[in-house]
Amino acid sequence: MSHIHSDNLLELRGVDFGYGERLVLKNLNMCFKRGQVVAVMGGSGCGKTTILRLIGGLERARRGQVLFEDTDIGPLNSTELYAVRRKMGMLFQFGALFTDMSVFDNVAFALREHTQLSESMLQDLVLMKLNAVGLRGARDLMPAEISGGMARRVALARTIALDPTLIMYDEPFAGLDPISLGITANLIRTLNQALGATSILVTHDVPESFAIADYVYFIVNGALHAEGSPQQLQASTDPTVRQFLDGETEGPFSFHYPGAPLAADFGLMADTAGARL
Ligand SMILES: Nc1ncnc2c1ncn2[C@@H]1O[C@H](COP(=O)(O)OP(=O)(O)OP(=O)(O)O)[C@@H](O)[C@H]1O
Repeated sequence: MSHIHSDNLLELRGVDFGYGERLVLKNLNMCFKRGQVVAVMGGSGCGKTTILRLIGGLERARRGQVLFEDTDIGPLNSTELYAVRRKMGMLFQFGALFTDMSVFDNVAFALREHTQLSESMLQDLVLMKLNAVGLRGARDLMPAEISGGMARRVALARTIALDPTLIMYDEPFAGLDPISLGITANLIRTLNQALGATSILVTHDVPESFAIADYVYFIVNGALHAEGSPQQLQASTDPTVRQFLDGETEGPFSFHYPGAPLAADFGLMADTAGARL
């Protein structure tokens, strides 16, 4: 058993991970302090979701350790993983609800699956969770009858149903209108506090995550590029960090997936240009 600092709920130590030949995460060292909201940011495809999959034990590190409360997630068998995962809540990207179940039953699902609670206790707990996301009154509605922002909040209530110690959010703001986005961001902060949990927020939404995060990791191509409080990153002069924060299209970050130059695809490279133009 490896010991992690008592301030931390979770640590990644020297983690490498790849799909096939391709290394997707490189030598990641990250600490997630108890009680904090930590944002993991970076461009599309840089490996953010993969980090969550490693923490949840859905993938195993090729090198290094993922330590959750002193337990190394990597070597766990499926029974042990199941026990650890009970302490983790995961709100998946576009976290879909069961469309044939009411709002109430969607939230009750995990409780019915994982506990032996009586129906009346279950009822109280579900209503408490729905109340926490402001949707107690919507308990009998079906997913098709609620807005996208409300659905996201139901998914949130479902994620916290088992009082997780760690809550992971994969792009929780994707596709939300500005009002729902603000509500969701506030909820993430409030719920973290109310549950005494630690939250990981995977996102590329700068203003919302900077408003609620205590600490930010900035990943570029699967490696840690910068880290610090939102204020520290906001003051960064690093060109890649600046490009990301300021939303510039030109800069060290490539907008294009690597490929042949545009001119080559259009048959306009220097060696052929003379003949064609
Ligand atoms: N099952 C898989 N098999 C092979 N490659 C994969 C697989 N899943 C992801 N990848 C690749 O791994 C890299 C990291 O993916 P990941 O989903 O972690 O990125 P991300 O930062 O979360 O991106 P986004 O913000 O677009 O969701 C990407 O280049 C992706 O193409």
